[in-house]
Amino acid sequence: MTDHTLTLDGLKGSVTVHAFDAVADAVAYVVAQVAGVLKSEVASKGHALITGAGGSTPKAVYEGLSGLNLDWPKITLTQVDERFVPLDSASSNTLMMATALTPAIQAGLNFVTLIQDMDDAGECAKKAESVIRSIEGVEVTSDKPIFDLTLLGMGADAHYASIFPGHAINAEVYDTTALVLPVAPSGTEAEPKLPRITLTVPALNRSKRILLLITGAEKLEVLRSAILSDDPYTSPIGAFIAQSPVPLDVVWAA
Ligand SMILES: O=C1O[C@H](COP(=O)(O)O)[C@@H](O)[C@H](O)[C@H]1O
Repeated sequence: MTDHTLTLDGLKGSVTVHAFDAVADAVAYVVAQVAGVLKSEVASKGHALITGAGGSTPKAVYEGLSGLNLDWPKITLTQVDERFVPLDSASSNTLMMATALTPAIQAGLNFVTLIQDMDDAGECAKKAESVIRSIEGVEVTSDKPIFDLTLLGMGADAHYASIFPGHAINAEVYDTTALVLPVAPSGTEAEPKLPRITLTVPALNRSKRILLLITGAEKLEVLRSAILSDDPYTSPIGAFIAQSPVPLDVVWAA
């Protein structure tokens, strides 16, 4: 497994990309990084809390983590974002993550879905926020990190979490006291077509470390262009990276 470091020139400095020849190598790198954080946080403070992306790319990471002999009862994993769909829907990030993480859940992993109410997306976001705020070790009254690590993904339209280009959520999600917000469907042909629930930027910024896992030549080019702009409406991931106070590593494989 060779990590060829790439440097992408961005609007505000450069972004380092850990580039691998094969997706399996990028996945193995991410699994090792996440496992290292989980072990050290459990050893130092007795528990760990991380958050992870949905979609298709991180599934192999969750499967890889799930095969490890970690102290799962001391670990909580929640979601970066979710489609507001029933938990048995093929579009459900919860279903994907819970399936990939089945052995870890059976061994005691506390997997916290953002779907905490199926009647109303706004209520669901509020309930998800309340659940996150009640997790062991989360200090609501300080600005200390909440998440020991965040695993982000990115769509080919430069969206991250459920923060999409051209969407009204961009006016709200950077400057809010909420940790979790509902995201309305765009109402046009543009994404998102489904209502969604997302962690906000202040919530993501309360991570000790962020890994952004992307695969394929197209997404690398999308990222290369996106980081030349910090306009959230045209360049969501570029805007996020430009404002990020958190050390962020991009991990990529063709
Ligand atoms: O809809 C989503 O898409 C992005 C990217 O997903 P991928 O299938 O291209 O890997 C993902 O990061 C996000 O969590 C998810 O809700």
